[in-house]
Amino acid sequence: TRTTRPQRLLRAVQKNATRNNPLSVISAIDDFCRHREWAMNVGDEKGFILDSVVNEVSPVTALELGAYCGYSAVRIARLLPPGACLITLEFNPDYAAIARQVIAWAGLEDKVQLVEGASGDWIPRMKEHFGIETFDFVFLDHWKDSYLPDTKLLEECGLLRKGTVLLADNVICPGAPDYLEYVRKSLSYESRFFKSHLEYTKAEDGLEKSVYLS
Ligand SMILES: O=C(NCCCCc1cc2ccncc2s1)c1cc(-c2ccc(F)cc2)cc(O)c1O
Ligand SMILES: [Mg+2]
Repeated sequence: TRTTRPQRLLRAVQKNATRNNPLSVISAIDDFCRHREWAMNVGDEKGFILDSVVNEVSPVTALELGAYCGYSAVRIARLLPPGACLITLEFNPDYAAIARQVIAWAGLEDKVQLVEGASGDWIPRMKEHFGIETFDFVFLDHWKDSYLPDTKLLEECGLLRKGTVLLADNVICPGAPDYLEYVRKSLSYESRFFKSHLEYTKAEDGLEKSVYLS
């Protein structure tokens, strides 16, 4: 096929969503993924849980690992208080290019900083490059075997503070067993599982919410 799935997803947003209307962008992507082509966005069911955690935390500084097409960046950024910002890291340049356009269509480009590159390279540079002290909220949705090493890296770089909330997607499917064991056993975290389903399917999945106790 000439176009990629992310390109077809973006076209569906530009066709069906209203500019500067984040909810219409979210709905357009969910409709596309449910009725046209599955794609690995966090989706509407887990997205509702993501929304409730973001509303509870009301983060001033938020980090997302794994932007894909920008769906969860739109879900998070639309709920941020004035002056708050989301930094989202995306490794794949093609995904990053689509995500930028989806975030712009939603009118949220002033609240989102999309950075192309690998989490392992960028996490150690957050403080000096973005002037970040610590993150209030982190959404993990990138390589599942990077969840644990990157969480340890965030700790080592002093980017977590007492009360920082980590929310991890896909802890059942595809799964992040080493991460789950770590946050559930560590005395530095208070962890809780939110049972849900893999986006747009009936397969079991869920989100793990872990509060850093320092
Ligand atoms: O791999 C997934 N998501 C990560 C993509 C990796 C992109 C990266 C971003 C980045 C940024 C910074 N540093 C390094 C990286 S690497 C993923 C996969 C499924 C799935 C589930 C069942 C299936 F049958 C097939 C796929 C569902 C999901 O919700 C996912 O999130
Ligand atoms: Mg995911």
